[in-house]
Order: sequence, then C-alpha cells, then structure tokens
Amino acid sequence: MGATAQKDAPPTVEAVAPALSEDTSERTNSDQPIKEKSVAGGCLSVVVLGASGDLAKKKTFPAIFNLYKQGFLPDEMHIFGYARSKMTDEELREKLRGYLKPDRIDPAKDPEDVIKQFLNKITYIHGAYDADESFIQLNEEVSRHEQKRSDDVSPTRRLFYLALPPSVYPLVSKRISKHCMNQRGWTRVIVEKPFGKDLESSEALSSELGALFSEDQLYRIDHYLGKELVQNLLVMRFANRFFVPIWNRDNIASVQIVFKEDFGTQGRGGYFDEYGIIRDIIQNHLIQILCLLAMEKPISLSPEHIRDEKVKVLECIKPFNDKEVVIGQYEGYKDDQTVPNDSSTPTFASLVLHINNERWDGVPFILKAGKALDSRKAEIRVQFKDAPGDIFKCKKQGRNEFVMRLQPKEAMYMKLTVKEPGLDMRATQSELDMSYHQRYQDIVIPEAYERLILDTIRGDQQHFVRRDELRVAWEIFTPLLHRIDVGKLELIPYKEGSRGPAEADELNARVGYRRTEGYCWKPPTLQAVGNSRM
Ligand SMILES: NC(=O)C1=CN([C@@H]2O[C@H](COP(=O)(O)OP(=O)(O)OC[C@H]3O[C@@H](n4cnc5c(N)ncnc54)[C@H](OP(=O)(O)O)[C@@H]3O)[C@@H](O)[C@H]2O)C=CC1
Ligand SMILES: O=C1O[C@H](COP(=O)(O)O)[C@@H](O)[C@H](O)[C@H]1O
Repeated sequence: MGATAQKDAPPTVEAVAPALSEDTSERTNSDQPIKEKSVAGGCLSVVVLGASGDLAKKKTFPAIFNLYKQGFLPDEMHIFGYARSKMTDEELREKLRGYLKPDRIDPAKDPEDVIKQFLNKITYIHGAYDADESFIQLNEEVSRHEQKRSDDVSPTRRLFYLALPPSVYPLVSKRISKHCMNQRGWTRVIVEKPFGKDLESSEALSSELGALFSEDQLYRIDHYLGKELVQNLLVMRFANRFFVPIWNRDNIASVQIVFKEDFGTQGRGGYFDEYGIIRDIIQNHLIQILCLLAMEKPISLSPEHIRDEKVKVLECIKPFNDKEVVIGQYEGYKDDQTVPNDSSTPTFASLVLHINNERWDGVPFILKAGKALDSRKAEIRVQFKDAPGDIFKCKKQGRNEFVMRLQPKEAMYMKLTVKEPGLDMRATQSELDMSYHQRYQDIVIPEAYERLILDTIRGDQQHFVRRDELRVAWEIFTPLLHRIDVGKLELIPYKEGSRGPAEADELNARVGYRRTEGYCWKPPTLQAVGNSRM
C-alpha cells in the first residue's frame, strides 16, 4: 500500500484562491458547521469505487489531480481506489499517469514531481462490491490514514465517488453505510448518471439510497452542470438588464439546446444500447440546461432556492406529442461488437418540449442530441421574433439569435442585422462575439468534474440534482421512452458524419425555427485580434 506523507505539497486553497474558498458559506447545506467550509485543512479521504474503469481514469482521477496541483486540496488527503480487478498500487498509478496534465502547475515546481507526489497519494484495494470483509478492510485503511494525518479531536472527511454502473450502487451503498461511515465528520457520496431507466426504476434506486444516506450526503452528479457556460446561465439571465425584459414568449420565437458528437459509441455500446440517446443525454444534461434557461429567478443563490425553481419549471412541461419527436440510428451502429445485431436503440433524437406557464406558453424548446454526426458541439440557441415593421427588408437575412457555445471553444455571440459597411444601405448578418479563448487568454477553464468534486468537498449542492428534480424529469420522459422501447415511433436511419435525419430539420421548420441562410459564425482567431487593434 502506497500512502505516504508529502513534504512538498502545493499551497492550501486560501493561499491560491481566497475568493473561491470564502464564497460558499451561505450556499452550503446543514450537515456541517460553517467553520468546516474551507477545503484546506483537515484530513480528507477520497474513495473512488470502480477505480479500474473508464470514467475513473479519464475524468475522476484527473479532476482530483487538477484540484490538487492548484492547491485546492489539503496535504492531509489520500485517495483510495477500489474495484474488483487485481492490480497493485503501482499498476493503478501507471494506468493513470498519462491522463494527468501538467498545465496550471506553479512554475516554481517541477510538474513531474507534482505528478509523482499525487500518484503517491493513491492506494488501491481490490475486492468485490458485495464483500463485507473488503469494505471492512477499506474502512481500516481509511481509518489508518486518518489516525496518521489527524489528531484525535479534529473532524475528518470522507468522500465516496461511485464511478460504477448504477446496477452496483445498492450493493456498494449498503456496505459503505454499514462499514465505512465517518464517525468524526462528514461522509458524502457522489453517484453518477444514469439514475435509473425510467420513473419506476429511478424511484426504486432513490428509495434504496435514500434509506442509507440523507439527501445532504448524496451528490447526484450531472457533469453538464459543471461546464463553464452552463454555470454562466443564471448570471447572464439575471444580472443583465439586456436580457431581463426580453426573456419571454413576447420576444423569443424558439429555443434550441443541441448536443452533437462526431463519433459513435466507441466500445461503450454495451452500456449505450441499454439506455439510448434520450436517457444518456437529453433526460439529464439537456433538461438540466433547459431548467436554467427557463426557470424563474430564485430568491437567492442557495442550492435549495435554485433547485426549487428548477422543479417548478419542470412541473410545467406538457406531455410529448409524438409528431414532435424524431428518433434515428446511425448506419454502422450495429457493427459495434458490443451492440446487439437487432438493436432498435436511438442514437439520435430531436424533440420539442412546451412549457405551460405565463413566460413560455407557445415557445417551442427543441432538444436535440446525436452520436456520429457531422461535428462535436454543444450549444444553446435562443432565436428572437422578427423586429416589427421591416423597413430594411431584412427578414430574409435572418433573425436575432443569442448563442451560447458550451463546447468546443466556449463562446457567447449575438447574431444581429447590421448595415453592410460601404456606400450602399444594405442590411447584413453579423455578430457581437465573446469568445472565451480570446477574451480570457490567460485563463484555463476548469473541467466540469473538477468544479463538481470541489463543490462536494465544500458541501455545496447547488450544481447537483435533487431527488424531486430527478423524479419530475423522469415523469416527463418515461411515457415517451416506453413508447419508443416498444417500437411505437419510427427509427430513421442516418449516415455517419451527417446532420442526422432530415426529418429533424423539417420538425424545426414546422415549429417555427428559421435558419439563417448563408451565414456561419466562425470563432475569431487570436491573429485577427492583433490585426484589428492595429
Ligand atoms: N465513461 C464516461 O465517459 C462516463 C461515464 N458515466 C457514468 O459513470 C459510471 C462509470 O462509467 P464507466 O467508468 O464508463 O464504466 P465502466 O464500464 O468502465 O465500469 C467501471 C468499473 O466498474 C466495474 N464494473 C463494470 N461493469 C460491472 C458490472 N456489471 N458489475 C460490477 N462491476 C462492474 C469494473 O471494475 P472491476 O471489474 O475492476 O470491478 C469497471 O472498471 C457509469 O454510471 C456511467 O454511466 C457518466 C458520464 C461519462
Ligand atoms: O454523459 C455523457 O457525456 C458524454 C459527453 O460528455 P462531454 O463532456 O464530452 O460533452 C457522452 O459522450 C456520453 O455518452 C454520456 O454518457
């Protein structure tokens, strides 16, 4: 076992980011006193269950490393990887090494040393997910670390990250609850999506976990809530006079929330085929974005006030009309060895949601997601109604749009009609553009998982899904999903690398979305900035 004390640890969080460490006091939950809110100081044990898996190596460990290298984690931290696979500490460390990026490390330090120090903080324990003796051993290891790195009276902290298929959650949770609960401070458990397959299975899972942990201890992660531009949504909407008066049915013609990937299932077909694109992306990531776009202003930024508003807007969503749903599967999906030959799982879906309230009545919200499409991007596109009295004859040019590009190359831009420069009075499409890589050149945008793990350590549940939110989201999607599961909707084939089924574009046009012809936003290059300043 490889736990060792570190001599040359990064500075504590207060030294590096005082604003971040202080700001959370009003937003935390009631399971800890205020004085414990700082991330720095105090023994912290992070247990990654499913440490041998894909998510753990690509996201969980790198996110913890990113926090560590910037000084957000205390020196008295240790990470325990747990899974069934037989591996030594050293083998796990080698497996992870290539995923740890050396950016954002204090230039006074050797990045290799920092990576080495971090890897030395990882211990691996192998055992079954239903083996009591292995969880007793895990608890002993954690307790040993706590005794070594803490005095007898200070509180300690235990974070369990379930990087596992949800089918294993109940087994593991029972054993954490029985053998591994912290007797000297908080215990928190992060669970990954998908939280169930429909309303019934999700409620069953929630009840099982709810019997073992309180809502304050459970962190249902949806990593889209950790993305920079998603976190910017409430600020944009509620801190800008530009938007406050126009964010409603009187001005907005349609809203699109789009997720596209330019690759297929890539060996994750076994998982994906059981769920499909609606359960994988739309029911969680895209509906969460919709909530932040459409909810009313919360009383405050406290997690409960925000989540109360999200639940309210979800409860106003009307049942789906099958005529406003397009589902598809890319040709070649079934060539993946891990996908059954007769699969009818959708890899593409575009569906229209209607919110039955005073602000949004009549405005279509189009949620579109697909794998193996023509590009990789995620964006929000708010299209405004035409300006009345069209003296410039610009309706043909296109409508005003406010676009938030979540990825790649984070940006916000407003598509506007302007006078084409020159002697003629001609209208043309242009944009006000705030591209992050240009505007914030020295800032590295944190990974979503990085923020959310930090929030968990701080006890801030604002960006996590509350149980009632989850239930209402499943209530919205379950009837449609059951109709799709029994083949009631036509599954349209589409070519890999295409825009998806043409029927989806037709649906957009039918519900009133108007494409701007001949205009394409291009992220500005840094070179162009230099020129324009001359
Ligand atoms: N990978 C990704 O990009 C994303 C994943 N997620 C979610 O994160 C969680 C983990 O995903 P991911 O890492 O991809 O999953 P993996 O399939 O890689 O599983 C993680 C680990 O769990 C164990 N495991 C796998 N299948 C089973 C099984 N049937 N019964 C018991 N143990 C099993 C394996 O460890 P061992 O055999 O060593 O015990 C495996 O290494 C899932 O809930 C997934 O939906 C969410 C977003 C993105
Ligand atoms: O949750 C998931 O998200 C990823 C896409 O995440 P991103 O941050 O890279 O956009 C997706 O590939 C995967 O199918 C899904 O489970």
